Amino acid sequence: MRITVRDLAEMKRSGQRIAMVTAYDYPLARLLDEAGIPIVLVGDSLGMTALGYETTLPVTLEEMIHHTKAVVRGTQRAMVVADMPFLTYQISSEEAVRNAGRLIQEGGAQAVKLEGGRSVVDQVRRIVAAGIPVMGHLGLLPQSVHQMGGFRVQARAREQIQILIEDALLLREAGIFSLVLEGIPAPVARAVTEILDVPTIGIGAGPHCDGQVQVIADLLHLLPGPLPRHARPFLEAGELIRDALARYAEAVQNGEFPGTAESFQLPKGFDTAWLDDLARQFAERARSSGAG
Ligand SMILES: Nc1nc(=O)c2c([nH]1)NC[C@@H]1CN(c3ccc(C(=O)N[C@@H](CCC(=O)O)C(=O)O)cc3)CN21
Ligand SMILES: CC(C)C(=O)C(=O)O
Ligand SMILES: [Mg+2]
Repeated sequence: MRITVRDLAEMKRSGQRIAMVTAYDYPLARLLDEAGIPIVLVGDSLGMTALGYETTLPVTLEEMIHHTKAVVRGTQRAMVVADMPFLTYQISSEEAVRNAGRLIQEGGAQAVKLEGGRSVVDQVRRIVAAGIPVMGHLGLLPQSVHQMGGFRVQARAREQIQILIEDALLLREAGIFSLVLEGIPAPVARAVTEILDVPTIGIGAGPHCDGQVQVIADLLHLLPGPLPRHARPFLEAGELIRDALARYAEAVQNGEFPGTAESFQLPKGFDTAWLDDLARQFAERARSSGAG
């Protein structure tokens, strides 16, 4: 049985912190599941970390479904949450329910996540009414990157803080089972965490949230270049992988790979002289036809 929304509520109640990590494919989903990560998020960050776009905006519902299927196949225990991509829930509640439903029905996710507060509460209510658990997402909203003028910390002034707390309560009234808080000051996240009766999951939101979420490429430092300030590399996988691949290239170049252990032999007693003779005949034929 997978982790359920009820298990997560119980974790908040008993003060057990919740670790969530993104995954976009089968091998990393398996590793996260085996490591005991209770929530795996198929984030639309896949656009930036797996597909090479500069923002999350180009990611489509079809792409999210495709990657969600792989992550679901790689997990047994974790709850799989799928991000609703840009433009799949903003237009109408009808579209929002249909698209959330596809992530559940075709993708196999157990819940969906979408960005925003008051502007999406009607959609949240309708998706929840269809029986689909919804995770909210407030603060730094990557799908609004152009409006925010970049990936900037939010809710630093009184008016913004008040709006964020109101939005958190509106989302909760609409039925969210959990809330991602991204890129906000730690004391603001602490206040929301105290006010809400469902788990908050922070990223760049300080240590007082009920859980934390990180992007897998940041946790493992897979991509070159600086990490966002909120991230900590728990492994230098990029370096390790680059070094391993350079050793492979070197081993191929100097003829050391493949060795005997990685090669296959003919059955014992096979007449190898026959094969040598066959090769000689074909080589001769190729020469005389002018193809060699
Ligand atoms: N690799 C990766 N990690 C993430 O956490 C992440 C993604 N991609 N893509 C989707 C969103 C976008 N996010 C981001 C991306 C960049 C910053 C960043 O560069 N922040 C600045 C601070 C901004 C400020 O000054 O307010 C930094 O220096 O870390 C933050 C969040 C979070 N998500
Ligand atoms: C950063 C997390 C919360 C996310 O939405 C994503 O990975 O897309
Ligand atoms: Mg996202």
